[in-house]
Amino acid sequence: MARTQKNKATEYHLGQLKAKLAKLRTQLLEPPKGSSGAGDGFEVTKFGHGRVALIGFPSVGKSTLLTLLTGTHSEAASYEFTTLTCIPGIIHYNDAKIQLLDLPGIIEGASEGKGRGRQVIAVAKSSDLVLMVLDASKSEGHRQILTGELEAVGLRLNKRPPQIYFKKKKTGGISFNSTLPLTHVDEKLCYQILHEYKIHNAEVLFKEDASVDDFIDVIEGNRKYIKCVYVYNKIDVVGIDDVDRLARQPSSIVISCNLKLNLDRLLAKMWEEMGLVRVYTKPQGQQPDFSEPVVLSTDRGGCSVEDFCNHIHRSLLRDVKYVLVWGSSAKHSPQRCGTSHMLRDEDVVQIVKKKEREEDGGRGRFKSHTTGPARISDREKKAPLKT
Ligand SMILES: Nc1nc2c(ncn2[C@@H]2O[C@H](COP(=O)(O)OP(=O)(O)OP(=O)(O)O)[C@@H](O)[C@H]2O)c(=O)[nH]1
Repeated sequence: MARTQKNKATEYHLGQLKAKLAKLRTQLLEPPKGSSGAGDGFEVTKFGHGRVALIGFPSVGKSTLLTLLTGTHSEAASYEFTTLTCIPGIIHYNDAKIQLLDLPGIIEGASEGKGRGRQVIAVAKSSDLVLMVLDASKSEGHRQILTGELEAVGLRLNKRPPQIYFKKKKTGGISFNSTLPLTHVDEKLCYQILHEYKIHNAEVLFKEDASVDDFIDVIEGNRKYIKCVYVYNKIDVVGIDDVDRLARQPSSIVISCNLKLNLDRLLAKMWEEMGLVRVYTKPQGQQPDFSEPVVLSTDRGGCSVEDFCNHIHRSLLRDVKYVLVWGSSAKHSPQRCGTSHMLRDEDVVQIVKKKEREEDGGRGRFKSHTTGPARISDREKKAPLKT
């Protein structure tokens, strides 16, 4: 591909090569049958409200950062490759628990299976946020190399999935449509790429002016779109101008583990990027329970009242009549909302349940009542109340 000139005439050929390459990469990275792809020492159980992975070259200070943020000891030393497996720690922040994983440093060529790269990447794929730890005193190129390695294995950092509808069919050939003029791909190129994947019947609809790579991503269907914060560590050893320049880059935070500089900003940034939402419950006639929030995630599952109810107990939703919401998502306090209402961070919710269903009591009259999560679980254990 590097030897091929890029022009209109070679466009189809290049597109085909890209598809071939993507196909081979997928084969290369397929975990052996019967394993999750993580391997020895890497299979850490998910814990808490979100998972954050530390990715970086050796000796950039990942272990030092884990120890500082979580209190968990991870071996840190001035020589490379001190961390050889995945070491988990827990960050307690804003009443939520966030799992932080220290991973071995990855090196160039990790995507081709060099070093422990493959396992590290498998863990990174399972996380909600990647912290790419970089050494502020080293070359800027490190960020590109790491991003390249992660891209090569199907991780897309700070991107959203392409707006392309793609569905394989059994018959009917390929139907190709777009809702706007396309400048990077055309029908013929898409046909060729689909042909490369031996797909002869499918429906394709471009809803944005996507590139060939985007289209291949959609066909492969196994890409992972993860948010990433670039953490420049060791700012104590570089000049103020460099610090200023690095800090102004998008999604970047500058820190120093040695001097404990800017760690609070890093935590705030992590919180913001993870899109976690704390919702406090309020039993009727009582003060809200501010000791333990229900933590929802905008990425994982969403933050509607429905998600909130499902989080407490999956059978709760059918009993909900309406909810009262206090907080920034409410137009007035309290606002009476339905289950599709979207909750925001630090909202307080009171659930008002429907009258008991007919089959629960049968003969009597039933009062509508409210309940908090504690009472729901108590009720679950008991037989339905008869009045
Ligand atoms: N000057 C300076 N040195 C630091 C800072 N943070 C960490 N270091 C040093 O960098 C070295 C490497 O730190 P580690 O935490 O072991 O790095 P790592 O990324 O976990 O390394 P591997 O386990 O090899 O992947 C240690 O000698 C630390 O003392 C910092 O903010 N400033």
